[in-house]
Amino acid sequence: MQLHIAKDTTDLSTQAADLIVEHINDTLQKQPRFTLALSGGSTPKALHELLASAAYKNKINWSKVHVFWGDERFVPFNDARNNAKMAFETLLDKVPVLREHIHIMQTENITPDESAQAYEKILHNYFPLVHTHHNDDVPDNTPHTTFDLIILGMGDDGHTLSLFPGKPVIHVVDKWVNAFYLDEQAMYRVTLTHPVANHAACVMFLVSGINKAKALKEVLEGPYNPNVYPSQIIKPKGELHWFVDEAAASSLTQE
Ligand SMILES: O=C1O[C@H](COP(=O)(O)O)[C@@H](O)[C@H](O)[C@H]1O
Repeated sequence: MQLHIAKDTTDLSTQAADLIVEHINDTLQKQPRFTLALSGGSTPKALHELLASAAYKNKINWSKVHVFWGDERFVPFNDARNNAKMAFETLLDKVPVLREHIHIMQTENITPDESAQAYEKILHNYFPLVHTHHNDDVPDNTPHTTFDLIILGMGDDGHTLSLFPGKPVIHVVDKWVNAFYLDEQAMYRVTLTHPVANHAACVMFLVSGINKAKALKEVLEGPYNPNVYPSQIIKPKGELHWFVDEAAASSLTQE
């Protein structure tokens, strides 16, 4: 795990953008396409805007980037809370990514379960399954490798993706994508499950602000208890980077 401590959100976004550019370009030297999963919330907005800026836009071959989401709030696309809407407004409408390479989690004219199943099907077309069998001959649903990069946020309660504290979805392993009703926010959520995140080549967390300091300390330095701090369950096979600003890092002892 690599911890990158930045002065503020601007510095954090610059550090993350530089590593993202490097990672995309290195990967595209070895393979023809790059699969990227975006997060929602407010923290990635500055990163998106930077990647879409004149200074960064041409550093990435967007025609080879395939875009997905780690989770979605099950509200219509035009609702301000929709994670995909935010990404279009801050990034995807401004860079030459191909429309057919963008895979949103559907939230309209579909049930949450159907949306999760449809997304899982899309992922199965991109990422191969491990062909092992359990004793009862049911194919194992474990992914082999998944995304080239997943960008994640962390809420001040320690959630990431839509893996919220105390929710059974944290521990789901037999699905790649799961939908569930989040009582606290009175909305359905659709989310990648942890095995999908943990089979990514690279995961980058972006965390900023003093309101994240306590959860960040618990996640990085506290005892392992993903039921209380779900971000702890993200332990990818590949690289793991935490980009945190000084305010979020202020309670860490290892700062
Ligand atoms: O609800 C969500 O929150 C997390 C964290 O968001 P932030 O505003 O604190 O950055 C986000 O990563 C997730 O995608 C989103 O659905």
